Amino acid sequence: MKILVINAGSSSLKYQLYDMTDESVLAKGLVERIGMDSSILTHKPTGKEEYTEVSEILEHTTAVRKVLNALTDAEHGVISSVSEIEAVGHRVVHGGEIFKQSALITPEAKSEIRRLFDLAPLHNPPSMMGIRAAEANMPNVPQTVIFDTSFHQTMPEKAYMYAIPRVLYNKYKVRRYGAHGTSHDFVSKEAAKFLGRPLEDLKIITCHIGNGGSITAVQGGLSVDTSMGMTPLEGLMMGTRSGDLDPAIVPYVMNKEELTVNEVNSMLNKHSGLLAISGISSDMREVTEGMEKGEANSTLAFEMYEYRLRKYIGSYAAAMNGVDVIVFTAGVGENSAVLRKRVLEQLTFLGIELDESLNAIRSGEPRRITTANSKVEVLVIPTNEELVIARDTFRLVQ
Ligand SMILES: Nc1ncnc2c1ncn2[C@@H]1O[C@H](COP(=O)(O)OP(=O)(O)O)[C@@H](O)[C@H]1O
Ligand SMILES: CC(=O)OP(=O)(O)O
Ligand SMILES: [Mg+2]
Repeated sequence: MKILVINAGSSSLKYQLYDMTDESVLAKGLVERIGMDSSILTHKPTGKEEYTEVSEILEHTTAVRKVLNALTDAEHGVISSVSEIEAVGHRVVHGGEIFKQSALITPEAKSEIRRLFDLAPLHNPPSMMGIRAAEANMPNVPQTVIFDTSFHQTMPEKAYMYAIPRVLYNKYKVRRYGAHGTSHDFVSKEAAKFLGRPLEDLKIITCHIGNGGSITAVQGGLSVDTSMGMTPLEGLMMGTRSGDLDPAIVPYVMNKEELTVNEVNSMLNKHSGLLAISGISSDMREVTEGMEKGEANSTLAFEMYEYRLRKYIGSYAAAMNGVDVIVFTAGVGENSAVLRKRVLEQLTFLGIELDESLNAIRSGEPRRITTANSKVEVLVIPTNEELVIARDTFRLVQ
């Protein structure tokens, strides 16, 4: 069975086509700048040359049509007809309390996702655009939704409630939901497999640090706490998001700068984090380069990012009364040896002993970066959110 995985953002659409007989990726790619003057399609067919096309793509339906054209193209394509695609799986960030698991798309599921627009105004509307676009182009193909929040639905009340009037939970479902659940779920299972130990026995801290970042305490295979909150703004410092801050700053700054709700949301989500402190970039590679050149703002940005991540690791070790395994994953976690080193060399009180030569190895495979004596196993595990989506879709449409 061939399954197309779609991860739609407000101005982008990432895709991967899987052959589920062996879970191989036939092609993957990305449409960027949807709705802007020149949109870019980058298509990477496995075993063939990468292909890019610049054109005007005004909305997601056209973007999906372009993707289907690329997938079936005589030269760059990997299938002969769209009818070979037997299911489509969509990433949706917010599933609220309704979607504790992945689901087939039905009219009821779509209206529930629409009801959640309110809780996730930055994330769910673009997902719905992706769903509508796929339905318009492939009306008879079953479609599924896989939520970032589902894995975290096992958190206990004490972890997901905020200490604010309960009426806000009762009326509006204001609580912690978390995100990146497919990734935290995947890498915690991979960690147990790598170590050859039962997941049920392990206390794992998974650090998913990419452009967005979150950290999760996984006990016995279940999420018991996570750093993202009602929205993906809370928690770690990220590329352009502030992470944790005193909530009193929001009304204070709104008042002083005469900002609207949209402006303050944009400030905290798009103009904060590494970008704001370094003054250079939201990309950890450029911030690290700045630090290595001795640039003060980049150095501070790196130090804040590392310090805040380390504090979360400490607090989740306390939350679970111990930690057996720490996992680093996603763009920064998988690639930045210097960030991992700086975090781990200040966690020796947990009995962590970093093996610097293992940490320096670059590889796309799961690997251990601690010594045989280390009391905590620290692993680098490449995440694969798309594979989780493809597997769930395969299971649901069977
Ligand atoms: N070698 C590297 N060193 C440090 N950071 C890196 C490196 N390679 C990639 N990154 C970081 O990974 C981020 C992207 O991570 P990714 O998980 O792909 O994010 P997302 O899925 O949120 O777009 C980039 O912003 C970049 O900062
Ligand atoms: C939820 C979220 O932060 O997603 P991403 O890391 O893809 O931005
Ligand atoms: Mg990501």
